Amino acid sequence: MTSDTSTAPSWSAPRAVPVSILTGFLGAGKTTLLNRLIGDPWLSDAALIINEFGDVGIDHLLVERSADGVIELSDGCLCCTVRGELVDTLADLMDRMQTGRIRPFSRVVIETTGLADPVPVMQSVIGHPALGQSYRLEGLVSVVDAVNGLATLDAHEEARRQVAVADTLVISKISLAANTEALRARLSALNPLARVVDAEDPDLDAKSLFDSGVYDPATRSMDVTRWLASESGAHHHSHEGHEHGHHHDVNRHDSHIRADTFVSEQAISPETLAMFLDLLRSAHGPNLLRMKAIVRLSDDPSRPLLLHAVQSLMSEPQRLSAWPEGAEEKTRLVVITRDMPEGFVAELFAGFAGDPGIGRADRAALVENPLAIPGAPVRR
Ligand SMILES: Nc1nc2c(ncn2[C@@H]2O[C@H](COP(=O)(O)OP(=O)(O)OP(=O)(O)O)[C@@H](O)[C@H]2O)c(=O)[nH]1
Repeated sequence: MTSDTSTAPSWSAPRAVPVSILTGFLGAGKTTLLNRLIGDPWLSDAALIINEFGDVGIDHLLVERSADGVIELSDGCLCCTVRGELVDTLADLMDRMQTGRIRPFSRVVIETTGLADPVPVMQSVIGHPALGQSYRLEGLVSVVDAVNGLATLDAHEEARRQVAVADTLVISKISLAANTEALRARLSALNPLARVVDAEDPDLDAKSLFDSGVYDPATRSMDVTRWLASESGAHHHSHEGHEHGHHHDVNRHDSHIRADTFVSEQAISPETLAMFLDLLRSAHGPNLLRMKAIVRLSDDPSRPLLLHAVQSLMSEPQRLSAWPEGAEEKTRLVVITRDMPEGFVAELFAGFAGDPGIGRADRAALVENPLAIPGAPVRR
């Protein structure tokens, strides 16, 4: 593609709507942060675009905002399969606003999947000939987990990219970490220009977080400028003629990573759920990158349970007072694993969700197992 800089849209087209990108690795705390800021008047007329890695979206149900302000891009990763969908969504949003079919929005916030490489997402906004006139990139925010952050940065190129391109780095879960010095040093080495803020800081507001001025790749490190340049053509080429949004291109990230999603109408007992989680974590804890679930429990199916695990860290389960508006009252489980045998989680889940099969672990097999070790803890 050639570009004539004298006629190309400027990065800061005068009336272009600012687009902020919220990224960060799996479970870093993106949705938590967005939820905290969502009531901020500065975001009251923002359009939110939420992308999830997996067939079954959960995050959009959890962002506490009426459905009309939230657009979900699911069934694929924003930087791969649904990148075209993002461009279409942004174009469609602008068209609907200009023709008065939706109330005007003054900014857009995109929450990416935890595995997203933010560079192609940024390219969708700043590199697209038409969109570049209507939107401008303003504020790339990356959330880094104080507990798992260092290990994640060591293990995942996507995580390093998310840090390197950010204007602002938000360190989450500081209250759970022994210290953050080594992490801060690493972040500063990866991105010396980024501002670093604390997710748990009560004074953190949406404007100070997202309004960091027009994104200028020239002020980022050489690496970022190179990624932006190289991604510009590569994605157009590789996705030409493909159908978007049917499968996640997990191989693009890491051939060892897989995302499995499960849905079940069957309500399960709290004890059965506890056993499922124990078994999942004890068998494959370190390979469990991320688990998110909203569970229909048999003791009160109208009040679902929300579960989050990030690597070995399991958050306190949250019992919601009701199902999120518009959500089907079914259990949804998203599990992102590394090097997990194919079908392992599916079979385990099926066993516990009331669909046991030969050779599968299920509740009866564990509770009534004549070979069980006497005295071994069994929760009923
Ligand atoms: N204590 C504490 N917990 C946090 C913080 N941020 C997130 N969490 C917890 O970490 C878990 C993951 O948070 P999410 O906000 O769902 O993370 P995410 O980045 O949206 O996750 P993905 O959508 O899977 O990529 C949840 O259990 C949160 O409650 C924080 O600053 N402090």
